[in-house]
Amino acid sequence: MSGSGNRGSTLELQNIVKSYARGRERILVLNDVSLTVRAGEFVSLIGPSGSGKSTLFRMIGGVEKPDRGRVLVDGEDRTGQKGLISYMPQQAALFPWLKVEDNIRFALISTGTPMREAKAQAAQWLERIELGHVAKEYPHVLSGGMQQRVSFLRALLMRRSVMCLDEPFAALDALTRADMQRWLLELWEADRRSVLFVTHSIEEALVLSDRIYVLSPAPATILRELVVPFDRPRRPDVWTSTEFVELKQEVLRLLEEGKSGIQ
Ligand SMILES: Nc1ncnc2c1ncn2[C@@H]1O[C@H](COP(=O)(O)OP(=O)(O)OP(=O)(O)O)[C@@H](O)[C@H]1O
Repeated sequence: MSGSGNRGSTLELQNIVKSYARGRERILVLNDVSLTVRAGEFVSLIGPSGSGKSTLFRMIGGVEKPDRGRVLVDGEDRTGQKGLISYMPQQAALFPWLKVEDNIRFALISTGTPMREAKAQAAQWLERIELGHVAKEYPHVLSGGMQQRVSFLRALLMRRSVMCLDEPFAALDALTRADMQRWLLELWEADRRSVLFVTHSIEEALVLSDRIYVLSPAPATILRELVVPFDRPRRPDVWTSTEFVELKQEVLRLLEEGKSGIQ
């Protein structure tokens, strides 16, 4: 079966500034953040806890507006507009009252696939991600890893310009997490959608991404943009190479320097 047929769009964040009121004060959370995800690119955002990554996703998703700055999709100003991205949160957000196959059908129908076709396509996709055997189960019966696979598939099939994945594997154990990374890479490499991926794991960012943005602690600024030079498809043992270890150390150093305010 072919991919979902949409390689995605270019997302640009230009000089995003966001602050919140806390009591009488205003707390600056995002301080002039600019980044780009090109069509078909996998970009990770890595930063300390509380640095403003989820806030940035709310700006991209149009749920909130920045104080300053713009969100562009394929060069058009879409600041404050909803419905541009598909969003996959840390915990799978599936409809608990719908069977797994209906969760997938719902995503297909909501993006215009006719009902009859959606049924067949949902079945095909679930086979492709090796979950055909749980198609008729309700989500709570599935393991955490399985639920995240269904959740990712749903985000993929929403056919939005950009997929934003917010620490999707954080709640999984180390083995399941490594399996999920391999699985995600395989599926993504066949389909090449534009992805913005938030993670706390440097290894995860290096294994998956074309580029990585390192964020400072709040108020967040981009400390560095790194190009990940490994060929695609990524080799499963990519993390054993000297280059990988060196890049990991560089990101660690940046995060450490960010913490102590050295830039
Ligand atoms: N609506 C809001 N009102 C006030 N402060 C907020 C609001 N939303 C976020 N903040 C503050 O902005 C900062 C960044 O929060 P955010 O959740 O974006 O960080 P994060 O990088 O996603 O954190 P984590 O990695 O722990 O999930 C925090 O200090 C938080 O308290």
